[in-house]
Amino acid sequence: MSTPVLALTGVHRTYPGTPPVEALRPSDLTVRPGDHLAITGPSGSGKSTLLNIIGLLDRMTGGEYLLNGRSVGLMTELGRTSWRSRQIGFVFQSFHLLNYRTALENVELSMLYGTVGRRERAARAREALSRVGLDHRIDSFPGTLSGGERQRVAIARALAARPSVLLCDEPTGSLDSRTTGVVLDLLEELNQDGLTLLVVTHERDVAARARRRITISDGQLHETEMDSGVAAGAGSLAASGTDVRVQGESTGEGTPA
Ligand SMILES: Nc1ncnc2c1ncn2[C@@H]1O[C@H](COP(=O)(O)OP(=O)(O)OP(=O)(O)O)[C@@H](O)[C@H]1O
Repeated sequence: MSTPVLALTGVHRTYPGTPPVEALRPSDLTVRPGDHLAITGPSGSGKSTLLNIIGLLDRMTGGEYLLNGRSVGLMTELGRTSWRSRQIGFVFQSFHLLNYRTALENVELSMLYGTVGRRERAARAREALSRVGLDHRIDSFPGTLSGGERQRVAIARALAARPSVLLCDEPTGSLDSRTTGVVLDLLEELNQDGLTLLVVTHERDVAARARRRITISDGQLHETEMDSGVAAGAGSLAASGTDVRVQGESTGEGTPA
């Protein structure tokens, strides 16, 4: 079987303080290439904590985390930054685009610190913007784009680096329902083309699109089994939807490889 994109074993995070906050309890999660996961949970349950650890924006307190087969726990800060820029794409609720740069420049700039040369950067940026249906807006500034278009630029920016996984934090939180549908259709298409997707969301409709649903409550992960029928098109990937386990819980499932 292919190497998991993400393999977390006993990963946990405690924030220091009096008393310390155990924001993520020891958890296992295996995500395979092409998976589409939704992560939901109430405010304060640990979603950002999990996403920040997976995205190498924060360090775990303990456990093992393999990102595309490489253990990230002992990497230096520089090693983590470089591995992050090659492996992880981020999409945020509030787009995080540079207002005084065109769509094309926003996408190109995301590759500035990688190994991609200037010509290749421009080519990849155009290709990514074309992939999200924005060929005609490449020279536009974010302020002149609609919310949905801005989020598509942000998705193009993430795609241009050819990440192994796209981490989306409330990707439709700033969009109306029609635009939400457009962005979700795009994410689903990208997933069907093989992109691994992990989406944190409060919105039921957004979570409903995913083939695997993880809920977090009080720092504990639970994977809910899908209703049959909802997983239409899931194919063989549906079989991978069991590799989440909170340590100490008996699920009958083996520890992920
Ligand atoms: N830097 C920090 N120091 C101390 N406690 C923290 C820190 N960051 C988060 N926490 C606490 O850890 C727990 C999990 O927080 P987290 O931000 O992961 O939740 P969340 O599910 O993303 O919430 P929301 O949906 O409101 O963004 C909360 O109890 C929070 O107060």
